Amino acid sequence: MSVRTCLVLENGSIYNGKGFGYPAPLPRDLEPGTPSFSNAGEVVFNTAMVGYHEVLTDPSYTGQIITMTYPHMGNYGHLDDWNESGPLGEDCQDSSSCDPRPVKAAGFVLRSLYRGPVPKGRITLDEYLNRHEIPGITDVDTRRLTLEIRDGGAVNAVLVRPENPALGLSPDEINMISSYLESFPGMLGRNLVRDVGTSLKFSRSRPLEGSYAGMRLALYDCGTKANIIRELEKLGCEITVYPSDSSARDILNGKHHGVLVSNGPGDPQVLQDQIATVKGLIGNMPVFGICLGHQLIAEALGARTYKMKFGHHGINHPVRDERTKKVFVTSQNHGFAVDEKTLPSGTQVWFRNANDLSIEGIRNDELSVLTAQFHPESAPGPYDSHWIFQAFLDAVPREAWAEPA
Ligand SMILES: NC(=O)CC[C@H](N)C(=O)O
Repeated sequence: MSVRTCLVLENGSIYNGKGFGYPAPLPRDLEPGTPSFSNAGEVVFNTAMVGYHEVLTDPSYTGQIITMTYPHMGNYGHLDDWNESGPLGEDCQDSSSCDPRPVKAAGFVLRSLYRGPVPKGRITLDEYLNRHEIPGITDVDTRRLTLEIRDGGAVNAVLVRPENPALGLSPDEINMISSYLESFPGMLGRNLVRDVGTSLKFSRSRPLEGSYAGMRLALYDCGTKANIIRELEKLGCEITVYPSDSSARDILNGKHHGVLVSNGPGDPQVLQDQIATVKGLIGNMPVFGICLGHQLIAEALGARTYKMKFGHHGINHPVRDERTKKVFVTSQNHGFAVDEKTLPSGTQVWFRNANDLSIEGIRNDELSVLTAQFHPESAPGPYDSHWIFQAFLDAVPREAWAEPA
């Protein structure tokens, strides 16, 4: 049964709809002054037509409420095999080291929830969000909401259930919500990396085939998407995953052939410990970065990041390779970007967003540093940028890892 639910923005806008998934809290349960913050989030719009499971389980969405611009969601259900986070199965030697929560988003806002049957063995979006205690809202005017974010920028909000569904939110309830949102910290300056990723180092040991078999890579896990691991393993790399509180020494001691700094949530500029780790790695081994990893590497090289107006979230973002001028379509999810004016000499812009020309990747060939702001692992696609993994791995000298021919 659908219960009237509201999305309330910090600027006072209210979007009415029907609740699904886990019931949103009543305004009086929001506890102003000591909010748990799990109910509120920054609302961002995602322009993907499919892939809602991967979106919901992407650790980089921690602390965000997502609205999908595509109207109809849920029609193929959910399967844990598609998880981008949560326990990586047998890969966690000690299950306490694994992040137990597969769903990272704080809420899901839709125009139209599919309520029909799903293939055997899968569960519906409604059941899925209920199981993971995440509130959803459907029948929302998501076009109006998206335009509001596009024009005004990403905004903090909360999903709530009015005490009296027939009347909607009372003035008292609206006051409670606005004082709750006033004390919500927002995304700028927020360190969310400690809430995600592994807490213990672990190695994935499995028989590996692929053109890069023999290469041992460190993955510096600031909230990695599982598909980064899958894609590197398909190429033959043996992966050791390091928690986000690792030092450069911890990673260098592992004697890997290269390191990939993962994606992750929150504001890169506050992650001074992680930036220090990356600084200690650059120059000592080939260093690659994806999304937050790209931003941390840029900061470690001396550049600065800034908060974008509403960021890029979706699987249809065009990116141009500045060397070849070729454009390809990518999967993206970021609200911060690297400020071009602050790039140090010796570091070039490798990729640029073809819509707004913001930086989408940098390279410093002398230091063997290569990064992408977008997601070459791109679950559920598109696959246009998969080649970037090979470009990363080709930066590792072949004689370092391959058997002599
Ligand atoms: N997907 C990511 O790694 C996101 C990076 C960073 N949290 C941002 O929003 O820009």
